[in-house]
Amino acid sequence: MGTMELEHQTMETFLRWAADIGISDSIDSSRFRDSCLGHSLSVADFPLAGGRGLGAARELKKGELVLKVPRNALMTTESMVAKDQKLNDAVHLHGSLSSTQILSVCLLYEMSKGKKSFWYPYLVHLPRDYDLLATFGELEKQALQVEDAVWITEKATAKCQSEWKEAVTLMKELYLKPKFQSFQAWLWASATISSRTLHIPWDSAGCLCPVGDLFNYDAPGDDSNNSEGPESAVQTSSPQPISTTNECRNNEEAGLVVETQSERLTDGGFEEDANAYCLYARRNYQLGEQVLLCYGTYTNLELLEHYGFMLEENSNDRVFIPLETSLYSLASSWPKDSLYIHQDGKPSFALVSTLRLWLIPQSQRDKSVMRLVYAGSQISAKNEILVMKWMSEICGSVLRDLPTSVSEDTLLLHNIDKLQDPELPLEEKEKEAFGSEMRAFLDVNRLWDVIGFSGKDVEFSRRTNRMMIKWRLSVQWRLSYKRTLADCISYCNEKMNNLLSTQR
Ligand SMILES: C[S@@+](CC[C@H](N)C(=O)[O-])C[C@H]1O[C@@H](n2cnc3c(N)ncnc32)[C@H](O)[C@@H]1O
Repeated sequence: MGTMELEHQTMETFLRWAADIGISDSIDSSRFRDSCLGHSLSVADFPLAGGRGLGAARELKKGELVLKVPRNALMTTESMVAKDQKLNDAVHLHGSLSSTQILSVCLLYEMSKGKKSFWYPYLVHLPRDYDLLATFGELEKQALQVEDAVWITEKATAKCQSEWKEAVTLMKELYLKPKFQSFQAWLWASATISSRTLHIPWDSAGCLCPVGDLFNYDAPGDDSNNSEGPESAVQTSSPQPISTTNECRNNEEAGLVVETQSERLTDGGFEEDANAYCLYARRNYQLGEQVLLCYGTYTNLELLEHYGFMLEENSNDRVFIPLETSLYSLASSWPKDSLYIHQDGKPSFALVSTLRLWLIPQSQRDKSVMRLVYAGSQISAKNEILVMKWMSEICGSVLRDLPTSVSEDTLLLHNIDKLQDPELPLEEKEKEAFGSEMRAFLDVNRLWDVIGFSGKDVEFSRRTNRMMIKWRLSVQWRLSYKRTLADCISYCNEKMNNLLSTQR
């Protein structure tokens, strides 16, 4: 049997198992069903928006219940230890580990049981690989270029490493096979938890929610006035039967869940009365459209860190630029994280306000000036011109200090796409023009001999494919960062020119 058929068949088994334990996409779950889906939702592939996901099986109205997952189906530390005395005893001896560490150990322990695990039909459908920042190697990390982003990546890996070390004793006590005790396995478990858990009130680590974790992400706020129509479809494509082709695997491989997500999760939650996790449609959906869940408000870097993907258009994205210390100290009314540039290039309200104040001589910072600043108004045309000029210059200098330009990154992305697509042979000319980064990637993966021959079946190793996906994400992220800075420069220059012309 091919992998696609196998995947299809095990998916059916999984959905039948889910129905048996009471998971349902219909209010009437009592009638006999051989799948937990089909009434409101169905599993489908959405190549442009998250890969495997859930599509509307009929027209759905905003606020409708679309999925109910009873408490006993949820995978939590509590439910896992309740089924296993040995696990229960061992876990209780390790109270100093965090609830997320405990959940990771329980997940690995459950995985090690194989078919004997109660959740086996669910576990076989978890992604094998993830693209969260913590899993980035040196090349992918350096490809982010921006210092802050590199630092966050290092921090994420280091955190994972130290949490793993702390948990090793418990894993040893459980006699986990070496494979499940390894750092690789730990990375997998933490990425699973980070990108797939939902909030529950009784455990801050959250729960793994079979079927409920198949919803892909939609940024909050993007659904306010677009309850219908194709623009609202957030790049949905018509559903296709799920398969395990490479691109589908790749798409489903990122992610992580943070504890705060749940507070903002408006489209579902655990309900005591129903003793189940209940998920609702956050807007109207047409038949076949992908039904999305809002995990929270994330910048693209945060999405990469916790979920392993980013959104080309993300109204919550924020670009931070290095600012002088004297500016930060002046900005006591505005927290540091409020001084940023929106993805479309507009500097944040707090950033503009702070700069207005910072660029006015101290002797002139009287009450009337302060009133204007706090009201968010321009102090004077002269000051406003200085603000715009300063912003434009700093963005320019950040851009100049980065190793590659917007156009170089655009070309690199294009070349990575060509490399990933065996249908698109690379011309000799293009190979000769490869930049140093592409060359380094090809060197590390020993690919010079295999690329670019049309007709030749190029099969990259799994390791190469994994690295390429993460590397592409890094390039995509830094390109978006640079575009925002470039847009900020245009925005500021235009403002400045308008001000100059009215002054004349
Ligand atoms: C809770 S799972 C959703 C189901 C997942 N696609 C699967 O096949 O198991 C979260 C993961 O799905 C992917 N994902 C969700 N929304 C996405 C989106 N809008 N764009 C790209 N990937 C997305 C990311 O890999 C994320 O970590």
